[in-house]
Parts: sequence; C-alpha cells; structure tokens
Amino acid sequence: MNMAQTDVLLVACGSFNPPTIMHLRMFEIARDHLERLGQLKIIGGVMSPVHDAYQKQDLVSSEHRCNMLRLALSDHDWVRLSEWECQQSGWTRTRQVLQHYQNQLNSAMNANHDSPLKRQRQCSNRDEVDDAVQNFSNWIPNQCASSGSDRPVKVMLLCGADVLESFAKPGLWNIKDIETIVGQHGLVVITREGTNPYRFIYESDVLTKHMGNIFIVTEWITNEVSSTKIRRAHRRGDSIKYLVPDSVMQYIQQNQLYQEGANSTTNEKSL
Ligand SMILES: Nc1ncnc2c1ncn2[C@@H]1O[C@H](COP(=O)(O)OP(=O)(O)OP(=O)(O)O)[C@@H](O)[C@H]1O
Ligand SMILES: NC(=O)c1ccc[n+]([C@@H]2O[C@H](COP(=O)(O)O)[C@@H](O)[C@H]2O)c1
Ligand SMILES: [Zn+2]
Repeated sequence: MNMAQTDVLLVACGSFNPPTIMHLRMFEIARDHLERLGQLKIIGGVMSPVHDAYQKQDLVSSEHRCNMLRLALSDHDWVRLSEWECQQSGWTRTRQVLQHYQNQLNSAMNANHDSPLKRQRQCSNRDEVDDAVQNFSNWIPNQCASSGSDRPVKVMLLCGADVLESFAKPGLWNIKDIETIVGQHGLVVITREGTNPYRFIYESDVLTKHMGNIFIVTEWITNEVSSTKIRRAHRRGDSIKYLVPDSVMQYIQQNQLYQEGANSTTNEKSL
C-alpha cells in the first residue's frame, strides 16, 4: 500500500425516501474515482438517513426508511446503515453528523487498539469505551475494526451535486458549517443532471479556498433516477423494478407506501 494514503469513511446523508440504486451506485462511483487518484483508501461507507423532523415533502417515517435501507444493504460488503440521526430528538445539522461519526470512529479506533488512550480509559471510564465499541460495530467497516492500523480515518461527506448547490440556498446552510465540512472533512460530489459543480465552486470563495478537499466525480453512465421519480411512478401504478433493489420494492408494496393520495397536489421537484 502507498504510505501516503489516507483511510476514508464515506458518509452519505439524505432522505432515502425510498433508497434507489443511485444511492448505492454513488458509493461505487466515488470509490473507483478516489482510489484511482491514489491518495485515498476507502475503508467503508455509511448511509445516514435524516430525522423525521426534517419534514421534507412526502417523507415517510424513519422506521420505514431505515427498514428499506437495511434491506438494501443487507448483503453489502462495505456500506452500512447508521440509525444515529433518526434516533436523535430532532434534526441534526450535517456538520454535527459528520463530527459525530468522526468522534465515534476516533474513540472506537483507540478502544480497538491497545493504545495509551484505551489504557487510560480502562482505568477511568470503561463504559465509554464499551459504548464506543458497541455503537462502532453497527456501522463500522470490518476491515477497519480488524485492521490493527493506528492510522486515523477521515470522515468525508458523499453527496450529489444538487446538495453541493444547495449550499447557496439562503438560510439553509450555516457558512461555518460549510467551511468545516469542506475544510476539515472533505466532500465527494457526484455529478447530476442540471448541475454544474465546477462553476459552483468557482463562484464560491469558501469552496474555492478548500477545493483541494472537494472531489467532483463525473458519473459517465448517467442515470437520473431519483426518489421523487420513484414515488411518482409507484403512485401512478408504474413499475419501479430495477430502479430500487427488489427487496425495497417488495417492502414498498407490502407496506403500501407512496400510495395514490399520499402526495400533495403540487408538482414535486425532482432532486
Ligand atoms: N441520480 C443521482 N445522481 C447523483 N446523486 C444522487 C442521485 N440521486 C440521489 N443522489 C444523492 O443522494 C443523496 C441522498 O439524496 P436524496 O435522499 O434526496 O435522494 P433523491 O433521489 O435526490 O430524493 P428526492 O427526489 O426525494 O430529493 C444526495 O446527496 C443526493 O444528491
Ligand atoms: N444545514 C445543514 O446542515 C443542512 C441543510 C440542508 C440539508 N442538509 C442535509 O442534507 C441532506 C439532504 O437531503 P435531501 O437532499 O433529501 O434534502 C439531509 O441529510 C439533510 O440533513 C443539511
Ligand atoms: Zn434529493
């Protein structure tokens, strides 16, 4: 392995209402691209569905969304579901979400090895270490838990270019949060129809300042599936097979999600 490599955990935040094949593809596209560049090693991925309090149009309960993600990821070898956001008392800003995973990862890595920190904690606060290991094991990539490596793992945000462009929506993102996300964590952005992430970075001082930490990944095998389009198709009785994992499609049918009448009469935005 190249000694200059940094280990990375990719975290995708979103509604996943429902999870689509593109949500899963994002991780593949990102890993291929980043590993080809040579400096980053992707040791795992986490899908972190947003809390019900996010109150996006037609958002089904986090219980359903987590169940669907669990099914979608049941045989995934390197991406895991984290229910942490959904278990909080309200919506958590993305900077705090990333910070949480980074903290968990740091303490669990320390707990995992016979580090001075672990020895210190064994004397003073054993429960905290056990908690970290417990929570850690739910979403931690296997190779990380067993790597025996003392190298830090960097938590990066994985998103589509529409989320990057939402940084400019007045009142939606705190500028300090953006600075922390791009400056300390880093951003992996998958291109999406109707977006121009290169121009968007050019037009932003803070993004330009941290552009070394922003990776734009062009999806050449374009696929404009979105959860909105899935909900719409299902509501109209059209097939959604091959657009969501089969297990997710069955779950939607069994639980009668996204039925006719469930949506508003307004036109839904596609991203
Ligand atoms: N086709 C796609 N190409 C690139 N990124 C995508 C695509 N679909 C979803 N994403 C990304 O997945 C993450 C989760 O998004 P989200 O749950 O909003 O899915 P969505 O398909 O955009 O759903 P909705 O239509 O309800 O907004 C976001 O970072 C979003 O940009
Ligand atoms: N200020 C913030 O931290 C902020 C603002 C808007 C959306 N988000 C997050 O971005 C994701 C976007 O999801 P949607 O694309 O489904 O709206 C969600 O996980 C949401 O929590 C974060
Ligand atoms: Zn979206």
